[in-house]
Amino acid sequence: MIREITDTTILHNGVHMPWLGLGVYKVMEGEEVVQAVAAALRHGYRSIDTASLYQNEGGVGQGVRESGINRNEVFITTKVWNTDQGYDKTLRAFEESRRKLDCGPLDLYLIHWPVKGKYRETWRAMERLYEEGQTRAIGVSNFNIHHLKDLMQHSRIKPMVNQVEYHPRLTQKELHHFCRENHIQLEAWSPLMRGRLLDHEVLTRIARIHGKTPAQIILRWDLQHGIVTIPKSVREDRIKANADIFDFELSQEEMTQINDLNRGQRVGQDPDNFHF
Ligand SMILES: NC(=O)C1=CN([C@@H]2O[C@H](COP(=O)(O)OP(=O)(O)OC[C@H]3O[C@@H](n4cnc5c(N)ncnc54)[C@H](OP(=O)(O)O)[C@@H]3O)[C@@H](O)[C@H]2O)C=CC1
Ligand SMILES: O=C1CO[C@H](CO)[C@@H](O)[C@@H]1O
Repeated sequence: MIREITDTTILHNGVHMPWLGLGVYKVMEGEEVVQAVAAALRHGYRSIDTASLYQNEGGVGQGVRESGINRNEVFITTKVWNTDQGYDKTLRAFEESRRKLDCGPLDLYLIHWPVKGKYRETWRAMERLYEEGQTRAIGVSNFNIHHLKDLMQHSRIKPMVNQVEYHPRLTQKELHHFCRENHIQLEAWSPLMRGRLLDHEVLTRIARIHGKTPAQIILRWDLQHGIVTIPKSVREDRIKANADIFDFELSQEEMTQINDLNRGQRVGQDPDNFHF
């Protein structure tokens, strides 16, 4: 029998967040992002991950509004960029993102990177936005354990989500454990390693066994690890296929074989070695 996975995880403040979302980094503002969001919502996605950095919040909002789906059924995440960190600047950046999205209160607002000397102040602004009901949840991105501990020691509200690079080559075991213990939902960015691992023999073999694609195998592996996943695509066939991951189950042995692909290898920047 297939272990059933519900559509959403429940964050520590009780808010439901879909396990699967569409990532829109490098998706062009305008027609491209509007079409990608429309396709995702047509194929059952109920979550979109953007950022002010991606410069496509306007099209994300348009895609959601034009979908005809109730706004409260779609979960929208955006992020405050590094140069906007600090208390006042974060409040202004939030206002700008919300104006572009034009979708009412936000669902999740994230600190994009842990900018040293800034992120505590940024978080104070996020707490205010949350308490004012302007965003239903707040969280962080690219935070390592020491950043999370520091933030938790110096703030009132614990982040609800930590979005980090996570895929079979970077399984972030300690961070995952820390987040689970502290009820901080881990979310995987670049879950498909930007397409670089999809022809790996372990993944193609497991994919053949289940009649699935290697991408679907990775995304299912995320779900079975209790990790929210946000693959990006602008192709409708891939958007559709990437969502078709709720009708099969990886065995424990298959999960282990995928875990063993870990090499601590990144496709993006290292948060402890990032020059902001
Ligand atoms: N918080 C942060 O710092 C970061 C957050 N993110 C978020 O995470 C999201 C996902 O990460 P991202 O870096 O985009 O990379 P992904 O790992 O999602 O990979 C996206 C790439 O894989 C291709 N692809 C998608 N589906 C398939 C498939 N089924 N088969 C083959 N190729 C496929 C896409 O091409 P195509 O579009 O042509 O299908 C694209 O080139 C981002 O879009 C963004 O929202 C990403 C980086 C950093
Ligand atoms: O969200 C993001 C998209 O990818 C970029 C390049 O890796 C990251 O820097 C950024 O955090």
